[in-house]
Amino acid sequence: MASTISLPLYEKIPRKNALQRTSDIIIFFLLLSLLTYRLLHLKNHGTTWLLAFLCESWFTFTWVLVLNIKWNPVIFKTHPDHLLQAAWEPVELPSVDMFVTTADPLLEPPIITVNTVLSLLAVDYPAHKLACYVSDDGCSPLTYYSLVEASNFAQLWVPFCKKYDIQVRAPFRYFSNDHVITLSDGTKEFQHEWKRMKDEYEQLCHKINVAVQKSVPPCDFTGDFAEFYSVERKNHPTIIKVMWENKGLPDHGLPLLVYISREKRHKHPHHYKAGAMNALTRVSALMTNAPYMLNVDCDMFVNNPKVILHAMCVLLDSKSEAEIAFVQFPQVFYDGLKDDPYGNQMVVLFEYMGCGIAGLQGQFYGGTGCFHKRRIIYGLSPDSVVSVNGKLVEDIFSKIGNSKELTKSAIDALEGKTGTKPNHDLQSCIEAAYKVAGCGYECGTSWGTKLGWIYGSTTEDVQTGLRIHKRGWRSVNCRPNPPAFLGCAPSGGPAAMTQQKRWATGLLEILLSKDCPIFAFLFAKLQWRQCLAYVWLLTWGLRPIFELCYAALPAYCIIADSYFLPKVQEPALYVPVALILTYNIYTLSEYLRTGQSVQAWWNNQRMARVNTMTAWLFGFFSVMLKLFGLSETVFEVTQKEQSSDGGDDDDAGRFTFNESPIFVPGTTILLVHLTTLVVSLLKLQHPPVDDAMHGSGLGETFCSLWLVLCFWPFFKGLFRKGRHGIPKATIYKSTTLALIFLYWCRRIAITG
Ligand SMILES: O=c1ccn([C@@H]2O[C@H](COP(=O)(O)OP(=O)(O)O[C@H]3O[C@H](CO)[C@@H](O)[C@H](O)[C@H]3O)[C@@H](O)[C@H]2O)c(=O)[nH]1
Ligand SMILES: [Mn+2]
Repeated sequence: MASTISLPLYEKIPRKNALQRTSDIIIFFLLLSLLTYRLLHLKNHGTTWLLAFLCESWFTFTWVLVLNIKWNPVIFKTHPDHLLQAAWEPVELPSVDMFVTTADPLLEPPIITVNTVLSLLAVDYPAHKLACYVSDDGCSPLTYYSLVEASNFAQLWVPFCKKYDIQVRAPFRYFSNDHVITLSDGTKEFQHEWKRMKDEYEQLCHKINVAVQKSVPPCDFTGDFAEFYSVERKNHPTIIKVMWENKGLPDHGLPLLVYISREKRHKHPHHYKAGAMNALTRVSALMTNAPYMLNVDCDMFVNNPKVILHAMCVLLDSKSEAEIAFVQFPQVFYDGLKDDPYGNQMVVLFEYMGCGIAGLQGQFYGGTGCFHKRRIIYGLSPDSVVSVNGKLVEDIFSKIGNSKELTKSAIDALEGKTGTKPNHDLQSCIEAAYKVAGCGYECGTSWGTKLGWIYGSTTEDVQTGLRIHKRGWRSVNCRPNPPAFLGCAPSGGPAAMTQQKRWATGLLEILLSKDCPIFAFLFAKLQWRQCLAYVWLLTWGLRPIFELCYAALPAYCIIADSYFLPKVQEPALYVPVALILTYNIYTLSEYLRTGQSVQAWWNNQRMARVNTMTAWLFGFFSVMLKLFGLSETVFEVTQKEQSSDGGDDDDAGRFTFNESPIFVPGTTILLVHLTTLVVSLLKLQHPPVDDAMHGSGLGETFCSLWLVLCFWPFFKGLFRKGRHGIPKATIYKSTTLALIFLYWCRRIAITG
């Protein structure tokens, strides 16, 4: 098999980055010079300089981590054509279980999930090798109804896509305005079928819309819907429905489609997405037990129909067998707002940091668009790949819970016997599936602790990936063109902030847990540089402390009429000036090189400050509350909206606010710096400036100005109404805080 393949299935290509290395190093040396300057003058100055020194040390530390990540970037290139050219018959392609998670029909409109599912069902891969499992944590008859309707539509849609080799197989995207196809190019037959498909899709949307609007469930709880009778989101039995069964035909028919709403009870923690993923893993183990598992968020549709083939290039390559654990596709977003006003499209992040991490032990697991090996999710280590020993098998007995069927399927998976059995009678395993999807099933097992997706962090993805890397596995970052999956980035201040807060929370939870990468390096097989890369990510939640402190310094200095930055007369001033220039020119060039605008660069710079000092601060707080046992951290689902298709463009990029306290720190920072800016420009300090070597100067004023510019959306929010305005209550709270801070600065200045 593998030996007959001569052409490489994938290549790892180092990327040139001489210029980048140079500027990264220059920045590093400038930071060191700044620290030296501080150290030399530390004893002549008080606490302000000490604080400045601590913050700048932190920034330097972070920069070293960045430097480490960006040092050896690589690109993985996959060749699906080689895979198909080789002596491979379609039958030899392994089976893949595809998981979709959804949790709330309001925040995640069913039509979005439906499109994702349709795009998965239509991928270029033998249908009988695929199975699609949808987990619905909302236990919503609406979602189920939409999926039933979608599976009917799929019977037209999938053959249509395959017959005409359609590129984008999520119908909402295919039929959207910015995706107009030139119908006249096609044959009469194509035009005819295209129109029919569009009509059918519109009908599907209409049906789902009507059901959504009626708000009462689209059914009378009889027949197929009976199980949804009187379910509550957080209190209901398991519901599993086989919506479509594949009869074993490779090119005809659809993949198996299963709806799962795992059992939930008030008393049992359900562990959010990680819990859903584990339930999916178990149920699918009983039904199809495919050796590979793809998982996507409900909004991440397949944008490149060859995606599974791309992943297989890596996974089936003989040399990756004992090396590569998972293949992660980067998150790419569709219909991103112009100039990325919320700074969350992460293009530069994935381009530079992503390729950098790919050159280390491998891409972090990002929770969506990722192919895992089932046996690795069950705990396999690189050294036991060749011979799964008795111990491993024994181990699984004690960990996996008391379902005989599941244990057997797991042993098959570990021994590599998966996916080979013919489609057996599905109904026979439904009973066992109900059992393993029950909320009590995991009690006394290792699910979430040693097996499957790991519990305890709201970024279960990073933690699960870290566990895998820790065992010595590597991972691959695959970036085909066109991008494999597209999803939606949150639009709107509250949604974007919630997401950022959850990320900072989850990442910090991992840092402070026993999964801390330092331990993983010391006592397990996490590589040193990969460990540093994890430290870079997991310390997001600590950054607000240093940034807030650093942001307070210029304000304090202006009010107290002192200084923390070199004076205009001092040659040392060149250091911070050079630092600011190099850093900004360099980051700007990254944006321009990835085809983004200057405005997008600025928006990202600005939002980086806003997110760190507001959303991540709340992340920090929630982890502290958890540490002190005062409250648990929660996975708050991000609001998703389908295409902005035209929408009112004026509004689209404007920052939105709500009553959430998350906007208080931002507003406070803005008010403080507006005040200090006025104070310094009008020279209102007390005592009046008498000597140019004392008192606040240009540096401090510049910092205040920079911060006001960063928080400019908040400034506009002060004067706007409705969702574009900051609520009165938030403004009052922030004013109070700002006044307290300014008064306190003044007090220290006078007494100190
Ligand atoms: O109780 C829950 C909560 C969430 N989800 C699903 O988890 C996915 C991700 O949730 P979303 O609100 O979209 O979060 P994002 O911040 O956009 O997700 C990113 O970050 C998460 C970790 O914080 C990862 O799990 C995701 O894969 C990654 O895309 C969605 O499909 C949800 O339906 C559940 O299934 N059950
Ligand atoms: Mn998402």
